[in-house]
Amino acid sequence: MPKILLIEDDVTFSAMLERFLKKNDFTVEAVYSSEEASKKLTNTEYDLVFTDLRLPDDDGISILTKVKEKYPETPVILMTGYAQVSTAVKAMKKGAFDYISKPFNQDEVLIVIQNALKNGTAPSMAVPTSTKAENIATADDSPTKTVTGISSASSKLNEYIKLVAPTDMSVLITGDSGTGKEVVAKRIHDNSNRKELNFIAVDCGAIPKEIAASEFFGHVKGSFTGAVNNKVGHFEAANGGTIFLDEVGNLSYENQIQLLRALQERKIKPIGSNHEIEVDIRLITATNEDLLKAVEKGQFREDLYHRLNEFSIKVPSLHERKEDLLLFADHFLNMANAQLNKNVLGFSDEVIGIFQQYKWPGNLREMSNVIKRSALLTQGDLIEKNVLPVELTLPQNENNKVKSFSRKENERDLIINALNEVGNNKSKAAKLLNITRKTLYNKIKEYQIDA
Ligand SMILES: Nc1ncnc2c1ncn2[C@@H]1O[C@H](COP(=O)(O)OP(=O)(O)OP(=O)(O)O)[C@@H](O)[C@H]1O
Repeated sequence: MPKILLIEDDVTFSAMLERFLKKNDFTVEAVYSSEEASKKLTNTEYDLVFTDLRLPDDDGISILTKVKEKYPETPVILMTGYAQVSTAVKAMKKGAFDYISKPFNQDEVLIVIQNALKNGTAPSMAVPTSTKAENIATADDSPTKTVTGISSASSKLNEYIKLVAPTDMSVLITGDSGTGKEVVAKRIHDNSNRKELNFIAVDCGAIPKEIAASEFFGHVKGSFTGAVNNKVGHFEAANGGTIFLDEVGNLSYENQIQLLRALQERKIKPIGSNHEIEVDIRLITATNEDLLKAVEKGQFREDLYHRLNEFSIKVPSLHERKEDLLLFADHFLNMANAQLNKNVLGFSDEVIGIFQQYKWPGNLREMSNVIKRSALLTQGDLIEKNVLPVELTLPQNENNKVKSFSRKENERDLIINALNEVGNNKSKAAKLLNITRKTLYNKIKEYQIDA
């Protein structure tokens, strides 16, 4: 049984951690001060030292130094509050195996400890936070690493995913742009009985209505001009697995009828073919529009709406997931480091404060972009304020004026201004507004903007 020295002055928290670790087959000796820890370390070698960064009589860094002097092979993990992250990063440089930010959940602790025991002393400094955000993904997650979060909004989301995943129910995922709807769809698939078969994601916003039927159901060679080869449609490709229709509100009325028929009959017929193909698919759809409103206006078929909405999940906006914010930030920094071949260790305290104040109208996609860009511009160890995009550092009121994109009443004006500013270039306008081009096109249509 691996032996852990736990150093934490919050007695209740320490007792809770101790109980949990013992339950998971670790031997734990708990002490509440640096002095007690030093005594223990004089005679005993531990497999791992797990210490709070801030202790009443000293700090975790000096404990780390002591451990490293006497037992260089023993991994040390630090527990920190968010405001102490930059200190923790310094500790990593002195040989700490990893740090874990409070509050953390049980899965996270176990993963960090197991990694430390498996890998021994500090790994290369290349991705020092790797055990943090990514590993918060619980066992039910997909191989593409995702953050499952610790906020109550995330817990609810995770619970819904867990409940609905093993069923065959159709799921309608709603949520603002960039909140992670596709990631949720993939998690449902990865936790379903269909996980060994295909997950086919189709962006309905990007398919012209004239070719939608051929995209969905396939066609045979020569069935229309341009059909130069047989084509397998998305439904057939997803057979046995899951089909994810993103931006489902964008389907034309005719395409909606075709989709409904395929779902009801569980059969499809490629264009130009005489043969029906039986399909067994799980359907997941997503939208950032109000589909019920579209139903009321007669733009979306009510029968199809009910067929899609056997279960609905709303993905929370980033500002509703405050406690997850830094977990996501760490995760995106890890991704950026890997993609850009950089070695940025973390964020300055000032940047953390800015991240916590900012409203993140473009949600996770915006955060991912901001961090990637900032990591690219960073020369030192930490991302500092001077590399952040200007809108993040504006006072919140100013900021709202520029970017309160989520407020419906301003959206039309914001879009028109943005388009004017960039000479009607849709890609640039979308970037300026921090939304995808796809969303921009939808909004242009919705507000009947002449662009
Ligand atoms: N739980 C998560 N953990 C890590 N990264 C995530 C998570 N959820 C979303 N992301 C990342 O955030 C970005 C946006 O996610 P996604 O494309 O799923 O959002 P969306 O809501 O489908 O967007 P849109 O409304 O524009 O279709 C992607 O880069 C994705 O990888």
